[in-house]
Amino acid sequence: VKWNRKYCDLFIADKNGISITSDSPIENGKLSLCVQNTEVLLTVKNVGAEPVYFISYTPLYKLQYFTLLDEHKVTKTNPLAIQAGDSYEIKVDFRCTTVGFYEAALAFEFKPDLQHSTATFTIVRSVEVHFITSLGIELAPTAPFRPQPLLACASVSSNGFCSEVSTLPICFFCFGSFRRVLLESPLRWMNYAEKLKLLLHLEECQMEVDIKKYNIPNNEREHATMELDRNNRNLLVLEVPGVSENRPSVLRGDNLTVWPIGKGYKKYRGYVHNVELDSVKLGFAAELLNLFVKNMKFHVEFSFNRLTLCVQHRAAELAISHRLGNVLFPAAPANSPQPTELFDSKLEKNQEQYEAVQHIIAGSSKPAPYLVFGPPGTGKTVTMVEAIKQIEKTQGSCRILACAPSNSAADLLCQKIMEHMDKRKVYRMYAKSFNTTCVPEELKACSNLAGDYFQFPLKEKLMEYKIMVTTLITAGRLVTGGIPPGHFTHIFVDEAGHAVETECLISLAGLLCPETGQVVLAGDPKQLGPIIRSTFALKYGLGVSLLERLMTNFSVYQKKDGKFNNHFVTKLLRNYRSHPAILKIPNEMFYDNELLCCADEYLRNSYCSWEHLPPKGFPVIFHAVNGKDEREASSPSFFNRDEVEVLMGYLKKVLQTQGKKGHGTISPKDIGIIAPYRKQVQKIRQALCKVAKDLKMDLKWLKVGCVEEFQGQERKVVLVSTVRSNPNYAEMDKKFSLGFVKNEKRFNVALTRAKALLIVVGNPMILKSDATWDRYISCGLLSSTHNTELHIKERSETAESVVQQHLDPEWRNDL
Ligand SMILES: Nc1ncnc2c1ncn2[C@@H]1O[C@H](COP(=O)(O)OP(=O)(O)OP(=O)(O)O)[C@@H](O)[C@H]1O
Repeated sequence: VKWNRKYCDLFIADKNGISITSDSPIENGKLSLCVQNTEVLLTVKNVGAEPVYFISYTPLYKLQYFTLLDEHKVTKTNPLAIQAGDSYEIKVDFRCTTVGFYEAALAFEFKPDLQHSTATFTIVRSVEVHFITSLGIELAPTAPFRPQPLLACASVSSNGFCSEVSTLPICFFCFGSFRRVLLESPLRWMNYAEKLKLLLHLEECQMEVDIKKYNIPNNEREHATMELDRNNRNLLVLEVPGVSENRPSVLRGDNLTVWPIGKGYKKYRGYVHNVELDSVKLGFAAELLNLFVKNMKFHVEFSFNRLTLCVQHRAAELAISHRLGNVLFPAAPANSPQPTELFDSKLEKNQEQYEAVQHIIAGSSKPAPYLVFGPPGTGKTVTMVEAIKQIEKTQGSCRILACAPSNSAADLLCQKIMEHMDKRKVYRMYAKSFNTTCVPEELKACSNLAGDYFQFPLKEKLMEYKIMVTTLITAGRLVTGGIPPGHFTHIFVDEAGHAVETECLISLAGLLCPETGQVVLAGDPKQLGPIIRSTFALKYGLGVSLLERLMTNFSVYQKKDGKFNNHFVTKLLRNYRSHPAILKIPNEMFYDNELLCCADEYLRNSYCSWEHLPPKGFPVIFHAVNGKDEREASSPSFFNRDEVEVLMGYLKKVLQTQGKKGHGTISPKDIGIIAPYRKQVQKIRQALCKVAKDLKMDLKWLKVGCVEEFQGQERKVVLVSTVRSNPNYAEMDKKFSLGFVKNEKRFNVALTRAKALLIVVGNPMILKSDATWDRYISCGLLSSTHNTELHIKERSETAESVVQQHLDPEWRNDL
């Protein structure tokens, strides 16, 4: 039977004087309820003039959580005559323990004439129950979602024009065809700075368009009001819903402009002192504070901080003036290294890691960067860290700069460097905009944290440290601060595949002496790449990291006779992080099964006999939840309360079973929760506060974050929420490179962080529309049928129309 709307309408229509209703409204044949546990009455009413015989009611597919009851116990052999004007009730009882959406499709069959005709007619009703707990109710949308309409010009078009062009710092569009030729030509040393700067301008142009959406007035708000800060009467508090989700992105130290309505056009610049959940605290000139009265109405203009772009422009220019051509476009012979004894003795047993360390110490790739690449958990970071320690030990006059694109990756790098190292030799320098409360305890003493702000020591003081750790952007401060080129003898960049080339350049240009300095880049091009807003900049190459460009374009980094030249590059393939079950699919899908599982057996098996693991020995759970992806207020970010509830259920189980039945103890810092959208991260954090209270535990160091924050990280137990449950949004995810669906790199990073237990919560019906997830889930179904490996905890009911579902039995079998 091929389903179509007309056919469906035919099934749900009341007919021959019989109607089926309920106390709650039924729309298009469907009764929708949001409940904890419930009982629903469906009323069959005869509003015609003749009696009608009720002969049966049948669920159209197997009901798991619904029970149907009626007093007469109607069946074909026990029909019930419903006289004209009479009605009859059927009780639908719903009992369940797992949150999500559940549907029951019921077909009611009637006969107008019991004696003389065999003709029957059917009416279909469906009951959809959103089963939720008190936690889910707490996490409900704070306000209905009201999308912010896009401005007329929401993106820069392919000819590079947009209505905001005149606001660009350099109007490069005037040069039309010349610029197009430049964009379309490959990146070479001859056009290096010029092309990268042009791409950065395109990116900036898109950022300008994006941030203007938030200016007030907009379609949401006609004006803004501010309040005096309770603790500091010199500050004004402006409500900015969404600021904690980076919409708009406002950081401590940024500026925004306000002007009071009806008081002329004088604009006042506000300095951001603090960013709170939904507001920012601003410092203004005394003139505005003197003028300020309660309920004063303002217009607000947001602007993004150009600093990060400026330092990238500068880096592109410095790359030329400091003659980094041989570093960025390498071709060089090799020297032979001498063997050394390592700090981290486990690396000695791994030939590739050991040799990589030797070559880095010997500087055998110089002036070309040394590359360390390979799949997740293969020890790229620890190899880099070992090389740093060896250089520090053996080369008295060395000065090392170790960088990563994000603060979390830079923190991890620093934490690993600090093991076996005199703490006084290491300095972790944070940007002034970083949240001081997020500095890990063990890094506080060796960082620029000074109470509740960051200080910036004099250049001479900074130059005394042997090892400096910063993010790539903050490395720009070292250039600005006048640290001379060549001061750093070695520059290491971890997670280099995640950085835009110009971002990576910040740590090199102006600091590296190309004749003597050694650059080492580590990363995995199959994990997250650079984050680019402008589709135009992406099209012309800004999405390719320096690591990826070097690996793809230069013969020194490519295999010759089936082997890499380990004087220049090392590919690591032994995974020391995860249980083989966790690696199975990513290994097959992204790494041609080359990845070898070498993680410590005791640690990786520590959850293999966990009581909540249905097939023991395979520590991966895919828990199907038929939830709902929702949005609230003006935030375009998604969340899924049903998945949060399921996640919290597992989290409690993990925390409550520790120390029992042979499980070791687990501390919150050994657990990570990953979600693809910021709103879901926020909701999970909100739910964690409740769990912490219930369990009387401090969960502050349990890391919850987007995938980007987990790149490079690992945890003993990882929980992943995929959020998506509506098929219409999946296409949007693909287009804008959001979420997990249709985004292989994000999938790969999220699913390779766990050491001993991975729990994925999601809607398989949606995820299966993506080839990568389909393989992941199908493999699970397949192996669970064979009673091995991946286990699908619970099959979800379909999110599609139930009527569609029961009309096509073959389609249903496919689920
Ligand atoms: N030779 C080794 N022997 C034992 N354990 C190792 C070895 N090399 C690395 N490890 C361990 O493997 C885990 C992963 O290492 P690391 O974080 O350096 O991997 P990575 O390749 O940088 O991962 P990602 O791609 O996720 O950033 C760490 O716990 C590390 O201590």
